[in-house]
Amino acid sequence: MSLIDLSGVQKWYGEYHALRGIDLQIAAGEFFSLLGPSGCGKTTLLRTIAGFEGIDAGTLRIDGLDMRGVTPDRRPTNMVFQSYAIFPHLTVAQNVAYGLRRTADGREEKARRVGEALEMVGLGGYGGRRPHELSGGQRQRVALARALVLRPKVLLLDEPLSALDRKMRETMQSELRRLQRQVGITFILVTHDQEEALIMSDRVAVMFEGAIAQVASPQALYSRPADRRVADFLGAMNFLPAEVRDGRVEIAGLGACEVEPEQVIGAGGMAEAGMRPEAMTMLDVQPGEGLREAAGTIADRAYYGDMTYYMVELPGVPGHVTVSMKNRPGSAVLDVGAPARIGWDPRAVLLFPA
Ligand SMILES: Nc1ncnc2c1ncn2[C@@H]1O[C@H](COP(=O)(O)OP(=O)(O)OP(=O)(O)O)[C@@H](O)[C@H]1O
Repeated sequence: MSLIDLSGVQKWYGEYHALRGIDLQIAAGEFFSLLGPSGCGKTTLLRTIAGFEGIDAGTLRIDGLDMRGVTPDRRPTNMVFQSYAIFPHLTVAQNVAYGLRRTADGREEKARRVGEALEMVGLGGYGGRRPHELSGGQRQRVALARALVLRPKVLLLDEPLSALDRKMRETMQSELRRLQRQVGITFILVTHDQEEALIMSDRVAVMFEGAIAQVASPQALYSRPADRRVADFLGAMNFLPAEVRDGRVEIAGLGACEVEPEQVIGAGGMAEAGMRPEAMTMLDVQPGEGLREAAGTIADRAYYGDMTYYMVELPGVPGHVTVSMKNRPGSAVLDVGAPARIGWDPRAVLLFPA
């Protein structure tokens, strides 16, 4: 049985249809992410699960119980907001104990649970500090400890890392993941950052315009997106005009090839071919055994230290395709304007209906 079970959930804000028929099951112990562009409804969905928003149609069950009319404080969920949601005038320990204010535990038991929660998030010994004496990442951990101290079955996290700088964010991503494995609580994370969703989650739901486009593991989302929008939103993908004829695919700028049925995302006929930047290679930098060859011109490049991205013009292709190359010690960096020999693998092609 799923811990969280949504079926046909609809939500309207006046005239605006914010959730358009959500069916979703989340298992106990999962690290699950809701991913999508701004305004797609992920926060609304999270707040619906928490009970801060009612639903207009459909059912929401948690742990087998219908949540209709159940207030947030009576649900087995707890929500973590951004770091500024902690009280500046209380100490770290008082902030965490705030989560316990309605429990019947005695003073000693409360102190023990606060200490335990602070240990969990790596803040043992910080109980007496005030929020202004903490870093952004530490403040975020206080907010986490305050939610964990109640031992909810489900922890709901609404963009909890968005206020942190890049380095701190990366640290907290791996810490959150470690913490989730350790405590075994179901985590549901809202994020618009696709990298964050891929790194942290067991499964991800990709949302557009109030509906779920795909639910899958990070690997499955990336390698077999359900449609063009998912492919485009998750990582980079080159789209090339393509035509299917007599079981063969003619890809503009690259050439003809055969594809296996599992490489076809939609129905046949007029189509677009999708290729990830890392599925193509610059043959003048790195020879590719057994790859097909195509010729183009380097229109631009972006050097990232560990990677170089080449924007290559191909004949008959509007715009350019992006090819990413891992830089190895001594490997060449090609010049803008130079001719480019591209290597591509027909097995890395995905076909979409146009
Ligand atoms: N209380 C409200 N009243 C009216 N419209 C709302 C309300 N809350 C959200 N909306 C609208 O519903 C849509 C979904 O909002 P939601 O906050 O769920 O999006 P989101 O995917 O979390 O976006 P973001 O990443 O920008 O937070 C948006 O178009 C938003 O303007």
